[in-house]
Amino acid sequence: MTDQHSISRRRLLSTAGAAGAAGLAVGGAGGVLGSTAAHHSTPLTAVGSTMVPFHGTHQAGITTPAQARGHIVAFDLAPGADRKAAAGLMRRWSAAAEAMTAGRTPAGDDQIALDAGPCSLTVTFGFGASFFPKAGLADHAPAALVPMPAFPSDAIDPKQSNGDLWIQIGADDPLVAFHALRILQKEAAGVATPRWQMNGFNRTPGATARPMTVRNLMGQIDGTNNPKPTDKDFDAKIFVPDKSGPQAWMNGGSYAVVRRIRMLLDPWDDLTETEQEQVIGRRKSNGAPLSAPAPTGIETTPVDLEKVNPDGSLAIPGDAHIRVAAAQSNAGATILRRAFSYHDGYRADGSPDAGLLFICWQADPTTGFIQIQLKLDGSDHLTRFIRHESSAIFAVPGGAQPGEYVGQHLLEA
Ligand SMILES: C=CC1=C(C)c2cc3[nH]c(cc4nc(cc5[nH]c(cc1n2)c(C)c5CCC(=O)O)C(CCC(=O)O)=C4C)c(C)c3C=C
Ligand SMILES: [Fe+2]
Repeated sequence: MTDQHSISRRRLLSTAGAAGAAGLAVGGAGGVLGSTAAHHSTPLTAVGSTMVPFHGTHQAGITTPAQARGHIVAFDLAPGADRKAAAGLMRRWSAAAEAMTAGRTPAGDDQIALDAGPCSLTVTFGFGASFFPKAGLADHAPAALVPMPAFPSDAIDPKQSNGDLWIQIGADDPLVAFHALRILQKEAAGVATPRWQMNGFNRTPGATARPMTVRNLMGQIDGTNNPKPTDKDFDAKIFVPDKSGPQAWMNGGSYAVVRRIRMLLDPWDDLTETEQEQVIGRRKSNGAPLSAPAPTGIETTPVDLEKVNPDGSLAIPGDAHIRVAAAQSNAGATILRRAFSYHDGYRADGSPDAGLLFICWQADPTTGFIQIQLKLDGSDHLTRFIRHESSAIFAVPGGAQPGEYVGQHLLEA
C-alpha cells in the first residue's frame, strides 16, 4: 500500500467519510514540508500541515476526505497541440502539483499561498474522450469512456460540459486551492485553454464539535452510505483492474463523472421537514434512515428497505432517493460520491444559483453512475427539486510514482 493510500485511508476511516477535524500532520523540522515549513517560527496547525502525498497507486483526491474548498476546471487542447505538447504539459502539471501538495513552492510561484502549509491539497488529473483523437491516441481511448446518455430531465449546457483535460483541486484553505488553480492554468499557456471552471466548498475542518459527514445546501447529511475502502469489493467497484494491452495505462485509475446539479431551494424550503425527510428517506437532524425508529436510529444504522409502518406504508417511501439510488435497486451499481457545494449568486428570478458539484468515482461509468441515473431520472422524488446543468466523464489514470508524471504511460505508450 502506498503512503498516499494509507494516509488517505486512515483519515477516511477515522472520519467516516467526513471532513476530518485534524488530519495526519506530516511535517515539522526536516519533514516533508520543506522550504515552506522552514518559514514558520511556530508550528502550523493540523489543518495547515496535513499533507496528502501526490505519488501513489491511485491519484489523490479520490478517497481523500472531503476538503473545504474545491475547484474543477476543464481544458481543451489549443489548435495544433499534439501528443508531445500534451506530454510536456502533463509533466509540468505533475511537477507543480507534486511540489504544492508537499508544501513547496512550484516553478514560477506568485506567493499566493506563501505562509500556508499544504492544507490537504490534492490535484487530480483526467482525460476526456475528445482528448484521444486530438492527441493522435485514438487507439488508446478506453472503451469505458462512453458518451453520457441524455437523461429526460437533463438541462445540460454543452459549453459547461466535457473537455479534453480535467483537473480537480481540493484543499482545506481557499488561498491554497486558488494558488494551485492559478499555477496550473499558467502552466497550460499555449497548449490548452480553459473550457469551463467551477468553484465549490464544504465544511471547514474544526467547524463542528466532532468530525462529521458533510451537509449539503439542502441541509442533509450527504455521503453516509458511500462505499468504504475497507469493503471487500471497494477496489473492484471504484478502481480499474489491471490489464495489459493499449489500455494498460488506466491500471489503478478510475472514472470521474461530473455533474453540476442546481438545487431548486425555494420549492425545497416550502416543504416541511417531515416532507423533506420522505424525499430522501433519512432524517435531517442526524441522518438516520426512516426505517430506524427515533430516537435510537443514528446515521450508521443499517437501512431496512423492507420495513413497514404500523399503517402498512413503507417506512422508506417507494420514491425516496436512498431507495431508488441503492445498489440493491440497481443491480449492485456502486459509486463513490465526493461532492462540493457551490453558490454562484442569484438567477434572474431571484433564486439562488446553488447546488452540488456532484463528482462520483467508479471503475466503469456504464455500470456505475449511468446505471443509477437511468433509474433516478423519473422515479426519484428528489428529481423534482434538482436540475442537472452540466455533465462530463473523465478517465483518471492511476497515480504517478516518484520520477513519473500522471498520464506518462498513455502519452509515452
Ligand atoms: C446518479 C447518482 C446520484 C445522484 C445524481 C445523486 C444526487 C443527489 N443526492 C443528494 C443527496 C443525497 N444522496 C444520498 C444518498 C445516495 N445518493 C446516491 C446517488 C446519487 N445521488 C447514492 C448511490 C446514495 C446512497 C444510497 C444508499 O444506498 O443508501 C443521501 C443520503 C445519505 C448518503 O448516503 O449519502 C443524500 C442526502 C442530492 C442533494 C443530490 C443532488 C443535488
Ligand atoms: Fe444522492
